[in-house]
Amino acid sequence: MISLRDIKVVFGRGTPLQKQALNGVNLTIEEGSFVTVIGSNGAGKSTMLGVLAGDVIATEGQVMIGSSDVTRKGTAARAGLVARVFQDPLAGSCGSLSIEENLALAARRGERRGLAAALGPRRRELFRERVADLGLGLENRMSDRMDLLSGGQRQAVSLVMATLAGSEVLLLDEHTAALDPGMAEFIMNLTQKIVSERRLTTLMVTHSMRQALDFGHRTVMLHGGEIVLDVAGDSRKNLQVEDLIAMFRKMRGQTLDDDALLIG
Ligand SMILES: Nc1ncnc2c1ncn2[C@@H]1O[C@H](COP(=O)(O)OP(=O)(O)OP(=O)(O)O)[C@@H](O)[C@H]1O
Repeated sequence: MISLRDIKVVFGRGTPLQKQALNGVNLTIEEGSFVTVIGSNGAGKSTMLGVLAGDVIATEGQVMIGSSDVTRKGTAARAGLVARVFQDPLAGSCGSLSIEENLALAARRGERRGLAAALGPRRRELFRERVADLGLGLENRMSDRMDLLSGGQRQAVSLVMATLAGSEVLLLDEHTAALDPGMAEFIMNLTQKIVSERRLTTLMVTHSMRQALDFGHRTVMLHGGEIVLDVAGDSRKNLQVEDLIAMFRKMRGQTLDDDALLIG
């Protein structure tokens, strides 16, 4: 379970550039639940993921992952526990290392968390199998540098890395935004498979209203650093993409030029 209690984040405190990015966010996510996160530019979505990943320390409030209070702990303390896939496919892995070396790094994080026995001596074989399962033919390119892969191939390997690290929490920050529609669909299906097989507690930030409603169990909308919509179950099932767009319009107090961009 994840819990954010009354989280406030102020950047550049006491400077002319001071910005309150989160203003009292309360969110509890059950283990294995998949939450989609939407909101306009600057709403605080990435900051919220940063607070969970530990690269943004909350100015006020409490962050719990499982029974651990991680409020004042940084990224290193979350390594392995929290996996993150970014919009920039190179951000979540090391471009100058091979596919296999990146997988080994992720596995090492898993080993630190006591998952060594699960890998054992057949680790190379296991890496190859996991990569072959993707169906992208990358098992024949295990020694290729990550920065030689296409964006979609890198995102797929990043998702495999999350499984090897034995992460309990998966944070996805617009991870399909830079991909063509076919590859975006492939990555979303892979995401769905990994999340349900491993029962990962997942937060996915997206600008696609279609993705926000089609995937996961619950949708949260941020605006001005606050949660302004939190829907699950039947009330979410009854929501249409058009309803979400209407909410965006109302909050921005202006018309959107291109609804197609939001439908996604
Ligand atoms: N490191 C930082 N220093 C100062 N201000 C920041 C920093 N990071 C974010 N902000 C500000 O905090 C607010 C929230 O930013 P955040 O990146 O969380 O928004 P977002 O909802 O993810 O937006 P987008 O959809 O554009 O990615 C914005 O006004 C942003 O300019």
